[in-house]
Amino acid sequence: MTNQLPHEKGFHVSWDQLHRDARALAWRLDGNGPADGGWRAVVAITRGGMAPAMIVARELDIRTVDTISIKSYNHQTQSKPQVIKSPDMDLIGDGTGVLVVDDLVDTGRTLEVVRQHMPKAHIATVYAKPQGRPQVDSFITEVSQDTWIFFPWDMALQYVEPYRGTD
Ligand SMILES: O=P(O)(O)OC[C@H]1O[C@H](OP(=O)(O)OP(=O)(O)O)[C@H](O)[C@@H]1O
Ligand SMILES: O=c1[nH]c(=O)c2nc[nH]c2[nH]1
Ligand SMILES: [Mg+2]
Repeated sequence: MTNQLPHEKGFHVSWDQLHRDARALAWRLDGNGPADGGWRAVVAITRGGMAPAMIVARELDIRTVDTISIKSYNHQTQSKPQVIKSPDMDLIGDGTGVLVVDDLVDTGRTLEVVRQHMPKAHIATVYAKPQGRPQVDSFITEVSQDTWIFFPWDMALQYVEPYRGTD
């Protein structure tokens, strides 16, 4: 069950918070692309990177958006990352001027695979855990390694008992 945490803590992110944090990431990246040409494409790491990548691409007015599909988790259990779909490598080249966006870096294993594919790309995540930080070039918020981040697409609004209970 996804709500029975092997992690000590949970960090629950609303759509509103994700939107703010992805925008903050875009603003941090603005103007930081290569001097000759700036950012020329965004690559979203599916699936979690798609919503942040859309927000970043919108803020930075980048119309060329591709995806790389890497699967490494089944719920909270990690396995060897597998590339299920690559981006158009004629477009990407060595990755210069390409912004790769994901929702978070945890162990960094997903991004290791991405770096092998696009060694010169700039890798940006909205959230980062300490173990994965060396793999990421830009991020917005760090959480501790024993925190599980819950994204808005994995949650729903539901009734919560009052703190003092009911009669
Ligand atoms: O740094 P790591 O330990 O490799 O973990 C981070 C990755 O794990 C999650 O993706 P997941 O494989 O669960 O697929 P999803 O994006 O389709 O949910 C998350 O979206 C990152 O892409
Ligand atoms: O939704 C998620 N939250 C996390 O903290 C995490 N770490 C790896 N993969 C993850 N997926
Ligand atoms: Mg992912």
